[in-house]
Amino acid sequence: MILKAQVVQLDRGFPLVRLASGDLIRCKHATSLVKEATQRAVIGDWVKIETDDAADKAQIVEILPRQQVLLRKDPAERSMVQVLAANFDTVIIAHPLPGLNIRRLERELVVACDTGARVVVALTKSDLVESDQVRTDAVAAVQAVVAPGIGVIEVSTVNQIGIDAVRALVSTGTQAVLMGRSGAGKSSLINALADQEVQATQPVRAADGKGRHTTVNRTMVRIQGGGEVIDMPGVRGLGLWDAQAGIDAAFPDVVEAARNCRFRDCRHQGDAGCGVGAAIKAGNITPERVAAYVRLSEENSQQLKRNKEAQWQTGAGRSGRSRQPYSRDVARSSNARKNSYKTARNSNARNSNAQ
Ligand SMILES: Nc1nc2c(ncn2[C@@H]2O[C@H](COP(=O)(O)OP(=O)(O)OP(=O)(O)O)[C@@H](O)[C@H]2O)c(=O)[nH]1
Ligand SMILES: [Zn+2]
Repeated sequence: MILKAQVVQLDRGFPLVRLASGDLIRCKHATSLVKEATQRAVIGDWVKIETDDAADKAQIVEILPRQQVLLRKDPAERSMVQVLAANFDTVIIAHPLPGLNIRRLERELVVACDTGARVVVALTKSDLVESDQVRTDAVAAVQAVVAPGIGVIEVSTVNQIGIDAVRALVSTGTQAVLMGRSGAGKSSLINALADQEVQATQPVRAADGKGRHTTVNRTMVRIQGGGEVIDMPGVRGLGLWDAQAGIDAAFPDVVEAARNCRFRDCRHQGDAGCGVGAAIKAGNITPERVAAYVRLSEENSQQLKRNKEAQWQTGAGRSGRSRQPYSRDVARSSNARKNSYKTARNSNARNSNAQ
């Protein structure tokens, strides 16, 4: 029987999926998915599974097109994308208020904005800030890099600050992904949201699943009085992957000012007739912000260039066929497999265990 289900937990290699009935089933990937295309379902993916009473696991036979994807460059590969999560309404960036790292936050914002989902920043461990002055300065520094429309919430799981505000973002029936580096306070926040009752999704007993200890990499957790949050282990590297749309969304003021540049290929670095330079002079944008925009855009285009080179090396670019092994579209819609079967090999999610 073929059923539709959502991936709610990823252990090593064996996704746990939830059926419409609420039942959980441990799955493996159908050979047709992994043989040549190395397609892997990620947390949040909607999939079609084939159940077979005789087999100990159900099989994922198709990964349905992804609506939102959280992407980064695969840290272990020169030209490969890694999908961290799919299909969510909100991205919550957990960033510690003590030890604030603005460069890192800018990057997190770009990656989050690139998903197209609503983005919110949760400034965690607010109780650890040593003085009100430090807090005021830190929050001001954050506000300076956050685009209009992106909420910023101070959170402390120790003082129970901001928990309800975060909960309100994840209303019933919606799903959010919580990203942030290791130790940012993600698990603590999820526990607070779940009010101690973290409903760790337990598998229906599969024949070989009994008593085995697996490292849980990604889990969807139901929060009290609300929807669900995807808890992910901290990601260290956040290399950009085809993220110009995310950069533009994170820096709308720079994009707006750039409309006034005399030349379309203006680099906004002291070029003649630069609208961005004019906006800095007028005090409308800080030079730091423009520098961040330029730096991230440059990184992104370098990566795109590498992807193109890799594409040519594999012959994809020369074949004239519509092979797009490095396109984000393939990551977005694994159905692209149907059109370019082998080529999805390098572009789809691997099981993102690397941190
Ligand atoms: N004082 C204080 N400590 C906190 C708060 N939130 C988390 N911590 C502590 O920070 C440390 C890391 O918190 P975690 O919730 O495990 O962080 P994480 O982001 O889930 O880390 P990874 O699982 O490695 O990705 C733990 O020692 C927590 O007790 C907070 O609001 N206040
Ligand atoms: Zn310019």
